[in-house]
Amino acid sequence: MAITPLPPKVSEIFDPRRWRTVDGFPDADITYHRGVERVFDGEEVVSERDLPVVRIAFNRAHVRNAFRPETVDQLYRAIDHARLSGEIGAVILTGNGPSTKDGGWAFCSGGDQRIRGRDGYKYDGGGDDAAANAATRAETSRAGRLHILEVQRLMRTSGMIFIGAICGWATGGGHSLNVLCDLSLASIEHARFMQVDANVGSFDGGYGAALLARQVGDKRAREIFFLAREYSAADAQRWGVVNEAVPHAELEAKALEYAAIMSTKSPQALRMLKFAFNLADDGLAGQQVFAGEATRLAYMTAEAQEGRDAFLERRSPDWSSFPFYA
Ligand SMILES: CC(C)(COP(=O)(O)OP(=O)(O)OC[C@H]1O[C@@H](n2cnc3c(N)ncnc32)[C@H](O)[C@@H]1OP(=O)(O)O)[C@@H](O)C(=O)NCCC(=O)NCCSC(=O)c1cc(O)c2ccccc2c1O
Repeated sequence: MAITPLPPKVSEIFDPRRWRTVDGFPDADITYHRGVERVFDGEEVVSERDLPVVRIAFNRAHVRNAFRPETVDQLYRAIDHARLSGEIGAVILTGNGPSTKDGGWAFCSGGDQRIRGRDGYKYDGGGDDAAANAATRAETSRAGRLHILEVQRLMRTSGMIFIGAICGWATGGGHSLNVLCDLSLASIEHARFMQVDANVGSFDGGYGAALLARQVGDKRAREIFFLAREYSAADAQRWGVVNEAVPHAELEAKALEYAAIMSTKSPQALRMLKFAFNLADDGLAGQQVFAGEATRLAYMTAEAQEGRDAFLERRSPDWSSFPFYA
């Protein structure tokens, strides 16, 4: 049994005792941690076991956790890593903080407006991270990116349950990421919501708008987008934008509690339920995801295995023992 070192405290409400660093993912625009259960004897860790939960956090508190293309690349890679491991049931998506500049908290303020070009968000040009900018300078000729939408699709089509831990501002593309989370918690003291897209000539007319309307009702969603007014954690809970508003200090513990409860449930049932909730809104793409899981279940039957075996053994399949459930 491996015992890992406690990770650095990446955020004021991050509890290093409950997490370990994930190899291959150094802290950068995001941080990525695996949940662990450690048993302590005083200060000494005597045992450790991985839990089926990860924490992925925006790590650009100085710009209210705005994302640039590099951030989105890292976010996508971490989510995909968790998904492909087959060991993760829940992802806590949050923001590290507070900002050392002014103490402000943010979940995510959306696209970094400083590097927004004419055709999307550009690699290099931010100015806040010289090393990263130098490394990506060769990429300046690439088309602008709007690939936070790819992250949204990954969140939607992955069987993992996403828990948004909204620790501060959720605006623009950050507001939309909360909409994409399956469950959400908001800090009573610091979470603030504002859909600013129309202020800056942008519009998430996909999940960001349409799924929000599904969650809060059409008129309220139009109000949130058209008026772009700030609303609180209490409003967000009342309107159905989040599940619970909780004291700031308890936010991550509550998210871990949600993950722990879900870890007592059947992974297959949770996955099928998530895809069932998504199916109607996602149209044929939703049907494809749901049907894909039905295919996986079918592959596990003796009937489907007979089809495969008959092909490999160059004989006709014998379906005689399989009933017609008509
Ligand atoms: C988030 C705020 C409401 C916070 O206000 P507050 O007063 O608390 O803090 P400051 O305004 O002083 O901000 C502190 C510091 O951070 C910088 N900053 C904040 N947000 C951003 C940002 N998004 N980009 C760049 N920099 C940011 C700010 O300039 C300050 O820096 P100093 O150097 O002065 O200290 C408020 O900050 C705010 O309204 N922020 C802007 C929010 C915004 O416009 N977001 C973008 C919306 S568009 C979007 O996100 C988006 C992205 C996509 O990729 C899409 C793709 C496809 C479709 C749609 C997309 C989309 O809409």
